[in-house]
Amino acid sequence: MSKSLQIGSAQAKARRPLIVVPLLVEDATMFQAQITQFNQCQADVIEWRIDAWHFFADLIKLMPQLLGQFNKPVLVTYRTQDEGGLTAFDQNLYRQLNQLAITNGASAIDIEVAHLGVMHDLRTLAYQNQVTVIGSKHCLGPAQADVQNILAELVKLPVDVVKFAEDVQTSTETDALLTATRAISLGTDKPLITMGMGAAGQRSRTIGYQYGSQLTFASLTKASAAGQLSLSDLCKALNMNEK
Ligand SMILES: O=C1C[C@@](O)(C(=O)O)C[C@@H](O)[C@@H]1O
Repeated sequence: MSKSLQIGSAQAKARRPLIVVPLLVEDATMFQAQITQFNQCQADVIEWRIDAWHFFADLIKLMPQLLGQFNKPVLVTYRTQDEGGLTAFDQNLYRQLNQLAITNGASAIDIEVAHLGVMHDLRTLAYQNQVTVIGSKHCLGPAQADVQNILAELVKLPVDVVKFAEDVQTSTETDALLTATRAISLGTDKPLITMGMGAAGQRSRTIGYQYGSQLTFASLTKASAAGQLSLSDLCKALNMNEK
């Protein structure tokens, strides 16, 4: 069975998943305008989606100082355009930004498994710095025919946590994703995160934890994927008291 997912000081519990809010800002001004709200919200972890940034030369200079402003564990994610993000994959930039994240206080980084082969040095650096590596895969377009097989392959990879997201169009596809999540989570010690993107998959974001998905994303200022609930709606669905 999967062990309990820990990101920095945040630990998933059996009664609810870890809640992560994505921060998508283009520059330092936007960052300063939103950071307090993110720090004060009810989420456990902040995902800094650095692919939303506009001038990466600035981000490289500012990253250490900006990372110091978070008061919750931070997951740093460079989501590439091929997997639904805002910036194309650039090997040097991907490596440099993730190195900065690892050595300047991020609790976790997301590495798309498609790039894991060329990014093995990042894995090593993350392990040396006790930074959790989430290996992610996002399937856009029609739902996958054999999710269980995909998850079974993903858990074999040298990452700490497996995250799988796919577009779903029907309730049946969402059920297949949930069932596969349960089956794989019972047979591995790796924590899993799965979600169905789009309206038909929304319930996977609220009940997925009952099937072994230990983390869910909700939006605070801007949604980062189709079907994401607002943080307040997610908290209501999970019967958490609002702050
Ligand atoms: O991988 C994910 C999951 C996600 O795509 C979602 O569907 O909630 C949102 C992204 O910000 C995050 O990096």
